Amino acid sequence: MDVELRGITKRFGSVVANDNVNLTIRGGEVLGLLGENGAGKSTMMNMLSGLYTPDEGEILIDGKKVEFDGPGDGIEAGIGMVHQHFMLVPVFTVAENVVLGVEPTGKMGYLDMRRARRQVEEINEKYGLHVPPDELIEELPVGIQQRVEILKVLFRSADVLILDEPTAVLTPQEVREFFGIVNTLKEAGKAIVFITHKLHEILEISDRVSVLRQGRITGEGDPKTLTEADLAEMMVGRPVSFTTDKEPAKPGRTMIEMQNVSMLDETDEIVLERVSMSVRSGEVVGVAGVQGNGQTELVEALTGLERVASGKIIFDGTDITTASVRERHKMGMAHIPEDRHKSGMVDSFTIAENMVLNNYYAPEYSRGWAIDWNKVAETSARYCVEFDVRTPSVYLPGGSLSGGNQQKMVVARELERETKLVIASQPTRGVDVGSIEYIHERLIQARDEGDGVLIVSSELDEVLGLSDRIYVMYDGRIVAEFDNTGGKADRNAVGLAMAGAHNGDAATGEGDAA
Ligand SMILES: Nc1ncnc2c1ncn2[C@@H]1O[C@H](COP(=O)(O)OP(=O)(O)OP(=O)(O)O)[C@@H](O)[C@H]1O
Repeated sequence: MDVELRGITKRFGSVVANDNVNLTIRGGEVLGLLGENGAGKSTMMNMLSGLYTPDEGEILIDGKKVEFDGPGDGIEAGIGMVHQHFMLVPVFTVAENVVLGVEPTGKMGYLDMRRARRQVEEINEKYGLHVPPDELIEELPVGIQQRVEILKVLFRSADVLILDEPTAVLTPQEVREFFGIVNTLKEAGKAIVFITHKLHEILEISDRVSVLRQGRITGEGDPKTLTEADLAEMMVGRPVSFTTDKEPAKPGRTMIEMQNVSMLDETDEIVLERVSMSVRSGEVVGVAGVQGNGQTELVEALTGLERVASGKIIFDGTDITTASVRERHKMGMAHIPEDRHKSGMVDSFTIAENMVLNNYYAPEYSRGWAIDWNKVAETSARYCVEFDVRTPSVYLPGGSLSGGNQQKMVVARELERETKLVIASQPTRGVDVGSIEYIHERLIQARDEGDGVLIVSSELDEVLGLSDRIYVMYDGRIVAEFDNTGGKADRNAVGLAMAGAHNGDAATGEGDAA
C-alpha cells in the first residue's frame, strides 16, 4: 500500500506545525523520518493516523483521496501508529490487550477468547514477534510490551506502521531484535515510517530518509550515500559536533559519596547491593550499564526519591541518608530525571510554572506568601531562549511542547540553578542532535564551575564522551570502574563489564579498573 501526503498544513494557534508538506510512503520500504525537536514529525504522523485533521492539503491511499474523522478511520484504512508511550492495560494479558475494542465473538455473541488467542498466535508466528499471549502486560519487559503494540496494529490489519521513536526505551539487545522484526514486516510488504533521533539507526534500517525542519520537508536522500554528519546538517542547518571539547578535569573535594548502600524493592528483592561510589567537585562521573541493572535505583537513593535499607549517603560532608528530596534540593542537588513525566514536569502546568516547579519558593521568585509571576515568566523566557525550547509563549501548557522540547525545559530548570551536584539521568533522551550538543556543553560547564556531575545513560557513547571516570553497573552492583581521562577507557572493556563479563570487584580496585 502506498500513501501520499500532498500539501499538508497544520496550525496550532500561531504555531505552523506542518507547512505544505509533501511525502510519499511506499509498501515494502522503511522511510526514516528525521527532524529537530518540534519540527512537526509527530503532528504529521498524527494526521496520517487520523488523530488530527489537516487544515489544508490531502491524504491519498493508493492514489485515492481519503478523509479521516478520528483514529478509528485511520486504522480502518490500514494505518497503524505505535506510540512512544505505550497505551496498554497493565493488568490485562497480551491477548486481551490486543483484541480490546475489536473482540472476536462466538455464535452467541460472547467474547471468544480462544479464537482471539489463536489469531494472536498466528500473527506472532508470521512476523516472528515471540510474545507470550497469556502473560500480564505488567510482567513483561519494555521491549516485549512494544511488540504487543505492534501486534495490536497488525491485528487490526495495518499495512502502514508508524513507529514514533521506538528505540528510545530499548536496550541495545532489544534494538537488534526490534530491527529484525522491522525487516520481517518490510519483507511482508508493510510500509514502515521510522522516527528517531539516532542517526546511525536511520542509516542502518531505512531505505529512504526525509528531513523535516520547522514544519517543512527540507531534504530527502538515500541512507546508503549519506553519513551521520550529512543527516545532522540537513536537520539543524549547520554542521554539528558529535564530540564535546573539554579540558582535563580538576577534581576537588568529594561532593557525594555512597558507602555500602543497599536497597530493596517492594517485594524485598535486592535492587542495590552494597554500592560504594563517589563524585568529586570538578569531575564528571558516568554510570554505564544496560538499563535495569540498578541505575534507576542508584539515582532514587541519591536524590531521596526512595529510602535505602542500609549504608550511608554523604553530600558535601553532611549525612543525607534520611534527608528529604526538598532538603537535598535546597542543599544544591540538581536532578534531571530519566522519566520527565514521572518526576520532572506537570503537563497541565504552564511552561513558566514548570520552570519553577521545585524552586518557586526561592527568594528571587517569592515575596512572602506571593509568587512574583512576572519574574518567573521573564526568567522562563530567558531559559527557553538559552536552551532552544521552541514555543511561542511560556504561558502555554508544558504538555503542548514536543517531546524533545519538554526534555529541554526540564534540563534548563535544573542546570540554570546554583548547584553543587548535578545528577543527570538519560539527559538527552528524545533530544535532537543540535540540542544534545548544547546540553553536553552545559554539563561540562557545570563541571568546570566546580560542580560534581553524575551522568547515568544507556547511551555508551554519551558516557564515554563526557565522563572523566566511569562506573559500570550490573545486577544492582558496581562491577567495574574505569579512568577515562583523555578518553582512555577501553570501549570494549566497558561493554564487556556491562554484559556482566567481569570478574573483578570494583570496590577492591581489581579488574580493568583505573
Ligand atoms: N496539541 C498541540 N497543541 C499545541 N501545540 C502543539 C500541539 N501538538 C504539537 N504542537 C506544536 O507543534 C510543533 C510541532 O510539534 P511535534 O510534536 O509535531 O514535533 P516533533 O517533530 O514530533 O518533535 P520531537 O522530536 O521533540 O518529538 C511544536 O511547536 C509543538 O509545540
